[in-house]
Amino acid sequence: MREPPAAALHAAAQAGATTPPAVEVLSAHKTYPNGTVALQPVDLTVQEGEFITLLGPSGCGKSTLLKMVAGLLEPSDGRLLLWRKPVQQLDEAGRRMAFVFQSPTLMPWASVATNVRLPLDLAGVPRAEADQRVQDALALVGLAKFAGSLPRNLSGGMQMRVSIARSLVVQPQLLLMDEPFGALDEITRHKLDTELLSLWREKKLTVIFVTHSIHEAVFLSNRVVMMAARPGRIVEEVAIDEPYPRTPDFMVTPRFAQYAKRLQDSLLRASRDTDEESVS
Ligand SMILES: Nc1ncnc2c1ncn2[C@@H]1O[C@H](COP(=O)(O)OP(=O)(O)OP(=O)(O)O)[C@@H](O)[C@H]1O
Repeated sequence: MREPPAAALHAAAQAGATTPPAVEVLSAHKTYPNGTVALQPVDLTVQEGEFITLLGPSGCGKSTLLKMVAGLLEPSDGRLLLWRKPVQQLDEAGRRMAFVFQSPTLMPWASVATNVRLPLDLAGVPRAEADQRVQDALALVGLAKFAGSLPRNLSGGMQMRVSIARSLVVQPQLLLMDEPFGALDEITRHKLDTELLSLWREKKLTVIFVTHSIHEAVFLSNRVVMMAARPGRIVEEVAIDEPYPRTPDFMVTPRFAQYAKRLQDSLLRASRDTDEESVS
């Protein structure tokens, strides 16, 4: 049973009735050429300025959904709208989005600044403007002093910050993040979660974030979208009705524990549904 997305309604009310949703997924589904039904028809609306998390067992279609929103994958049927326009019809400028993958995928031979400048070079942005934007993005992720460094001389967390700077340099309004901190240790991950929340608030971004971590989902999100697998589908939405800024103190409150328990139960149900589907 899906709950009314209270946080979405709240965000919409704050944004004003005239602001279109940032993302609308309308009965979109995906069957891969090999016949795998990765997603049943899915409906999802993300309001401008929302931070939502996709959570669910492995193979439930989180990445598939995110890539369809990004326009990197075509749905088999259904529609994906960004600010009310079909994603496939939007040019680079119209998309105003950036995608952050789990691996930072940096060019090892190039400096941090050159890595971050790459999307601007590809878009033909004049060098002076590009350099300024690179400097601003590196400052935002706390790496201003490392512009000339090579990726191999940075820690995993710093490399991920470079990847985030490279996504911010295009000045996105929508940030799509596929398990960006999944490979990092717990402390670094939490530090980056906190920094991401600051960026989200400062830049008024809309974020769709994929994770396997219940704690990360509760800490970050306005709303958690729970998915189940075989076939992938949305089974529940849980609003995390807690104020921001959220500090580490939030993680030791009874409220946090209640949200985590609720999501854990939901995830267990989603995993059980998945197992039952796969043996039927
Ligand atoms: N290119 C592809 N061709 C065929 N099947 C695919 C392809 N990509 C993904 N799948 C399948 O589609 C289903 C959904 O995959 P997807 O990667 O979207 O799930 P996920 O929830 O992101 O998984 P995980 O949590 O393990 O990253 C899985 O059964 C997967 O094996």
